[in-house]
Amino acid sequence: MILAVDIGNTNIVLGVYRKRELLHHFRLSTARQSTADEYGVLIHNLFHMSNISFKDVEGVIISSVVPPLVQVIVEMCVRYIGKDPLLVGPGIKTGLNLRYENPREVGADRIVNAVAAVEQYKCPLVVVDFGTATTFDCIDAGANYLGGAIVPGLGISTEALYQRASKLPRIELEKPKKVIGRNTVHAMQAGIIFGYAGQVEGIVRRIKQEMNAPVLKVIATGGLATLIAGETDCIDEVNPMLTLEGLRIIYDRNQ
Ligand SMILES: Nc1ncnc2c1ncn2[C@@H]1O[C@H](COP(=O)(O)OP(=O)(O)OP(=O)(O)O)[C@@H](O)[C@H]1O
Ligand SMILES: CC(C)(CO)[C@@H](O)C(=O)NCCC(=O)O
Ligand SMILES: [K+]
Repeated sequence: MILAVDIGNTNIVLGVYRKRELLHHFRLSTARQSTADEYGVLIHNLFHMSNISFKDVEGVIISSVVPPLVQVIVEMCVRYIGKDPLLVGPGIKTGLNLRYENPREVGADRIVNAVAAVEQYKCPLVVVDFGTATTFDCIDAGANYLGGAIVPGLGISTEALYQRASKLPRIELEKPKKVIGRNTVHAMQAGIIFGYAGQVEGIVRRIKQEMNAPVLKVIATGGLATLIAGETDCIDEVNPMLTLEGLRIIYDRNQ
């Protein structure tokens, strides 16, 4: 078995693979003050509850966009799983040609998403990941990673209204029945959800123009992908496990 770990700003997602099959996946909240021992206990317990054991883990691969947690998770792997993990970063074979000005600057999660998308779909492609930030990653017909766009995530946007406007409450991210809200909660939900769908459409339209690619497959992933995909025609497919798949593929390419 291999263990794939995606350290995001909100969640740490773990996937346990046997060959190409995802056997289990777990989601932990990203706690920047937690220690290697604390993560060890948590992950050990999750394994135990799923009837799997650290002894069966042959290798670990990690992608992280939270630098202070890398060492913590690496230490956890070495101490409890007894494996030196592979880190997605410089020196790792991804099979992608990164056209970012400084390839070291691209978030590892974005690279991993792009690798999975190129493997599973036909280029040219756009990957939209609805996480803490929403990222757009563009891959051309020659499988070159071109870059993309980064916008505030749905959670951040919703939280900002609550934090900065005294009379605006914290709301559930649910789709309202109408765009014309007749109470504060519905008005906020309408603005955030329909506005976000419009934003995605606008960015995808511009990407198509700039890439000169009228036919472009758009893949969405991340916790809130389904919610937004339901409100726009510009998303062709939702693939919730895209990041874990990408980690599994990169692990195999580096054996
Ligand atoms: N139902 C909801 N209501 C309000 N906020 C939500 C809801 N679901 C998710 N969020 C927020 O949306 C953001 C994205 O959540 P998601 O679970 O997609 O994160 P993620 O993919 O784990 O992100 P990352 O990889 O950046 O950690 C987070 O800030 C989260 O707190
Ligand atoms: C944009 C996020 C926060 C999305 O998780 C992450 O990919 C990141 O920190 N990226 C670094 C900046 C960049 O990709 O250009
Ligand atoms: K993510």
